[in-house]
Amino acid sequence: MLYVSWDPILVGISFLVAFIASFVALDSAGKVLNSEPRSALFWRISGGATLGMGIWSMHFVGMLAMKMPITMHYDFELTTLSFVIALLASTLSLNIAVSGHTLPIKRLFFATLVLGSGVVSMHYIGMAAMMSFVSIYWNIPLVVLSLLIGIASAWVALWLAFSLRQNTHGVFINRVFASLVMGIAICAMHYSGMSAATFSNDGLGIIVRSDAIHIMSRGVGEQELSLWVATTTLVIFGIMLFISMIDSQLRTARLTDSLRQLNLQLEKQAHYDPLTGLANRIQLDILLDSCLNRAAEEQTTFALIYMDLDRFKLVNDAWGHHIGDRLLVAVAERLSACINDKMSLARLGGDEFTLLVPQTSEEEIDALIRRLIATIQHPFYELSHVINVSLSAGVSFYPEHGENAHELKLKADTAMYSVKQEGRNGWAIYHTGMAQKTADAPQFLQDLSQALTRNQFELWYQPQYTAPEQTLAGFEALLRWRHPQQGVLLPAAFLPMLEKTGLIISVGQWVIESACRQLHYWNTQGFPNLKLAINLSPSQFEKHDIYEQVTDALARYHVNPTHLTLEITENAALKNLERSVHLLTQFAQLGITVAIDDFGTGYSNMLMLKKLPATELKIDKSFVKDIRENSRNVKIVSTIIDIAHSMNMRVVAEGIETAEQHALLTNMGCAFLQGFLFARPQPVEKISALLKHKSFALSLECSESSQKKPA
Ligand SMILES: Nc1nc2c(ncn2[C@@H]2O[C@H](COP(=O)(O)OP(=O)(O)OP(=O)(O)O)[C@@H](O)[C@H]2O)c(=O)[nH]1
Repeated sequence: MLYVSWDPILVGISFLVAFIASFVALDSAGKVLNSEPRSALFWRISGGATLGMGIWSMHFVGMLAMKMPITMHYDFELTTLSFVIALLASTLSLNIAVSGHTLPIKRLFFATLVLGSGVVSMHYIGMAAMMSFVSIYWNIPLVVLSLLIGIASAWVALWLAFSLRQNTHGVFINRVFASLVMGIAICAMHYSGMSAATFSNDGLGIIVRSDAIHIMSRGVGEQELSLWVATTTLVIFGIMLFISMIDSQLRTARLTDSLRQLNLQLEKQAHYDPLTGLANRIQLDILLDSCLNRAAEEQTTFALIYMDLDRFKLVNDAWGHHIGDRLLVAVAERLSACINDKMSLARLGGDEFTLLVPQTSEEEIDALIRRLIATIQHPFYELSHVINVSLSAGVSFYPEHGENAHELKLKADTAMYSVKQEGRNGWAIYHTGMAQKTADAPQFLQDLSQALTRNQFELWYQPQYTAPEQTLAGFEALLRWRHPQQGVLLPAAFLPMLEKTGLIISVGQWVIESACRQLHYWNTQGFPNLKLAINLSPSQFEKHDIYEQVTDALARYHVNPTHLTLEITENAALKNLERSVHLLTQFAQLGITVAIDDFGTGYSNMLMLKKLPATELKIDKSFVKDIRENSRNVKIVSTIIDIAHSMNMRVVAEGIETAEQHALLTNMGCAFLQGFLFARPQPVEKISALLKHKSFALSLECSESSQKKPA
């Protein structure tokens, strides 16, 4: 029997080679998801090939680490065959494992079979390539063990390659750890296989020395093999490193370009009405502010005109929304034709338009509005229907009726409202005797201010599912007001008023408390891992003690911070970036998930968002609503998802109502899905009952079926 010793440096190098090869393979697999089909193919093939070459190199470095008191040669053909087998098995199996958005057990099993049998064959063919006058005696249990380790390592390697494809938060560290595990597994297979062999020089007597020398002269010497292995390994790792660097640079350049384009697109979307192309409410506010500044500086007068079609609802009711839409476009065109390029026309929503007229006088406005009213009075011809509508308008002047945007808007609106009250189809300039628009507002406001003390607020819960597995991940808590007369109201009906009156602060605090209490309750009921997302309103987020409010509630109800998600809108987060970074970092350090809500509707500045420690991005439902194969929104959403992934953020899509939206968003790599398709928001009793029955199917009974829109 020959005494075998091991060179520790070469053993260490063999592990290093296995580790680097594993890392390159995981890194390449991670590039598959966000690449064009051709580059994805390149990453799949090169990642698999590098893994194969790495495993082969590791094997031979391991062989070289084994020292025996004889000279060792290796058969060239068998060595080459072992190389080809490692290459093919790794490339094929990685391709099988990482293509597709899911990895069913059958496919993982098949890929494992390919990689496992490839690696094991490579190993034993590699050992058979040893040419010396030694006999090898095999310890069968150890051989079997090495086979099992080979199969198990292949399973682990492929599962890791699939699981770590998403470039989510902390993926680099995960890949390093995973590569360590893979490196150890590959080495374990190799060294257990090696230890199954006992070498003996008892064959020396059988082989005539000259024959042996003849045989060995055909083989590759140890030195030569070292050179081959070292060169191959270095060249491959070098090439992969180089390509990965170039790819990263190209990706960065592409990302910057996509960011710029996306920002432009989102900004346009955020500031202009998609139906008519006119400025929207946000853009009007910007224009109004600059008009106010200029008028104050130059001491000039300007007018703000509010316009609303009369009885527009009848058009929708009689001919349908599509005709209503066409009419709105035609109205926008006619109004635009009456104005000059110094004026700004906007659509506030529905059938409401506004016009900003700088440096003007009452006479000019008089003439202008007459033209506007007259042009709308001409019949419209839409899809062979003749539609007659009229217009009501109200005007306020700066500085006569107000010195800020709010006052001017309120007064123009009041003037328009008073025209409506007096029979419509006309116009008026604001004056103090005009009736207030919302006659029932005081009662509503009074009800609202007492709603908290009367326990009329409720949290309803909408489930969120993981994609693509569709397992329940948690809930978003949504505010509802159970109004004594009007029934359950959605936030759209009362949130603006809560914000305006400042009541939102106490209601917001109640939301935080209730959410933590609910999480605690679910905990005690045996659901310790549910996550709950709550929305922080902009003014709540601005409160100096918001951090204490959240942490106090968490402590009071013994809630693990990792179970809480705070959703804030991008506008609120980016308003005071420095403070947001500080505050959100504090939350994130506690383990709370920070999510950016309604993404795409506000500033949409992804470069600024990158500075925030947010780990989730919630795409606004307006993008999801119109998402269809090859539609413009698909491009925008997939760019948002790619960019979010590159910023290590998970993407949550809300407002999913159709199977098509579901499939598209899953394929694009959204991590979580939420929407009517899965479940509507429901009161706590229903959620608790459902949790108890553990029956979260896709078709949860809907308790808000009468409501058309999620909130
Ligand atoms: N077609 C269409 N209709 C819309 C759109 N947005 C809102 N609406 C509808 O526009 C109508 C607006 O009605 P109102 O202005 O409140 O009422 P009206 O019927 O015009 O009556 P008065 O304003 O009191 O004269 C509502 O029925 C809305 O559902 C839209 O984008 N397209």
